[in-house]
Amino acid sequence: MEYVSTRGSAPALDFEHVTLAGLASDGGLYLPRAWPRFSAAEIAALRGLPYPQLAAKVMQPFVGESLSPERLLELCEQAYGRFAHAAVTPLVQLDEQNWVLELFHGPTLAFKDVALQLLGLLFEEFLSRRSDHLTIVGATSGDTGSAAIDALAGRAQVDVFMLHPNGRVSDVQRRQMTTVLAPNVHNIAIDGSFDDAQAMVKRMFADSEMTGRFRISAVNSINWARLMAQVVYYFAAALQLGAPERKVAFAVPTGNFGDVFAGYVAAQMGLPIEQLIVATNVNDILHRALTDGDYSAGTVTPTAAPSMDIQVSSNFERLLFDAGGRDGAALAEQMRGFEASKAMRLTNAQREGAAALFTSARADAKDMGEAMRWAWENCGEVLDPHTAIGLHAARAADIAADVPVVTLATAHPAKFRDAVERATGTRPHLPARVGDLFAREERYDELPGDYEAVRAYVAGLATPSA
Ligand SMILES: Cc1ncc(COP(=O)(O)O)c(C=O)c1O
Ligand SMILES: N[C@@H](CCOP(=O)(O)O)C(=O)O
Repeated sequence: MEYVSTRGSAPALDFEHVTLAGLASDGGLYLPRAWPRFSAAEIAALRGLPYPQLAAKVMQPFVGESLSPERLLELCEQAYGRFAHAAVTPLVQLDEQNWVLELFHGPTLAFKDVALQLLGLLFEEFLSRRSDHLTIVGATSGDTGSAAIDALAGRAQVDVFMLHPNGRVSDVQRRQMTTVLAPNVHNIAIDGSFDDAQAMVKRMFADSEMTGRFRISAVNSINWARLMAQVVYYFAAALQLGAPERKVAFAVPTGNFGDVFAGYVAAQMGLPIEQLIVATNVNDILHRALTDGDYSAGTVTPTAAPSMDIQVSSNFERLLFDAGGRDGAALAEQMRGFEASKAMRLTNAQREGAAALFTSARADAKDMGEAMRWAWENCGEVLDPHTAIGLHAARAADIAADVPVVTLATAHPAKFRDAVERATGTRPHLPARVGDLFAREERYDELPGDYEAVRAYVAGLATPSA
């Protein structure tokens, strides 16, 4: 399997090198040169497999020769062995049409664990083939950070520098990062938003002095391996609900467009998906882009769903590339325009390509609270604010009554206890697997929202590459 950059000029790489690279050297994001396709019979044959076996089968075409099928299965068994539910991503029915896919049974209580538990093992596997050191620089609005830190803490050939927006993550999210005191983990609270942090990360990839000294890589969903692992649970849910004979729709709470793009990948592989419903909070750039082609980033508004307080959605570039005709040079030009002005219009081809599968909805605080209350009062389910935004979009969508709609439950409600309690009157308990989170010592540094300060910090602590 060969991977190409969305901006057309970085070298094509295999899976091992794409995983270690994180972001393409031309600033683009890697995608397979062509989508692998499963026939209906091949999809039907996946039914009933335990999650690690399903994961290995779905991911093998993307991994190609970088890992043998046996080794990939071993890594999947190790990664998903840490989940607290035997099904790994169990499906829960709400009413005749609506289901939630619980993606929060991993060690840090959010869907990020599904990919990051595996990515930590992939980094270790690929680094063991060379004597080199990886410097991970990541940005988080709360969940990627803790999942990456859990997956990478204590690993000998990796340092992690994780930037989060100071004061804009929940106390559980912050403590899940800052109470991990492993010497290879460095938490940085920056003045600014997630978008500011993400922009600094991307700038570091383009900083030749830094990339010349350090082997910099990514744990954000700009890293293809993240998305690849997220494709699996679309298969898991759809197979349980009757695929390939029956179509299924998914409602996905969206920020950086990684999770929902994984659904798009599943559809390209042949999974019969009726619709992908992109659910945003009031930071609604994706809703505007999908409804009228206006991709313009405003100021980020803090909400009770802080992990989705994002206005520059990295993975949208992957959709614009693939749905818009895969013209890397034209997209590079379009993205340069966006980076300069923070605004762009989608082309007709991009809009039509996206409209074939995607719809969207935006939820404000009232919509989110109502969805949380509906699930609690009618189904006895406590949802986190992000999942509630997905459910709001699912229930508002125009979908035939015989098509099941699956909302991705992206975080455990206990990560956002205050918001859940405000909406439902019930305060979720932290599961035992996060232990004595509030009794542990915290360690993190605060920096201004300034690239030079972050750069100097990383350069002062990271291990140079071989
Ligand atoms: C709890 C939660 N829900 C939804 C999202 C949105 O996912 P994505 O960025 O892949 O669109 C995130 C993070 O981005 C998250 O942490
Ligand atoms: N919501 C995310 C933001 C980063 O998104 P990613 O999926 O690209 O890592 C977070 O919680 O950090």
